[in-house]
Amino acid sequence: MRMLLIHSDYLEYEVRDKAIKNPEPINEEQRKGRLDEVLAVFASVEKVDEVNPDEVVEKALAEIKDVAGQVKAERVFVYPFAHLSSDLAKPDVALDVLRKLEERLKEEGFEVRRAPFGYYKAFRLSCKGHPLAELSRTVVPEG
Ligand SMILES: Nc1ncnc2c1ncn2[C@@H]1O[C@H](COS(=O)(=O)NC(=O)[C@@H](N)CO)[C@@H](O)[C@H]1O
Repeated sequence: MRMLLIHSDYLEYEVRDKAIKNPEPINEEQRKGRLDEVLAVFASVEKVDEVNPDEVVEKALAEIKDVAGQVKAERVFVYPFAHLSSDLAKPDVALDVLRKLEERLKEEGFEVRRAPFGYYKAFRLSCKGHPLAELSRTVVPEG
């Protein structure tokens, strides 16, 4: 999984059209979302992650906790993003990984939102611009 982590004043999104045949079912309130003072995590789940999705969730969780601790972020926005990798996992595996990551982050005490999966979305982001505000991490399962 490849992640782009942006420490932000806010991240807000609004769902537009479907981007895949069967996007994640969403209700009306999930069509828009916003978090302030947030660590935005743009995540591309990769084909290699299909070997052991649970392991890659735990590794991604560890990286996010590390960065959140450094920038003192208590909120995390998990944002499905298919543009950080040229070797994407298939949508059902990717959605499962991102749902599990969201749940594990909540278990660790973060306030978490996850943007809907499989849709084109408009989004606005305000990066804080400090030295640790823009980071990337790549995690892969050992096997
Ligand atoms: N492996 C993945 N990791 C993260 N998000 C994904 C992944 N696969 C699909 N998505 C989700 O599905 C949306 C569309 O994915 S996409 O690869 O860009 N596009 C498509 O799959 C179709 N447009 C056919 O190419 C992404 O915006 C994201 O919300």
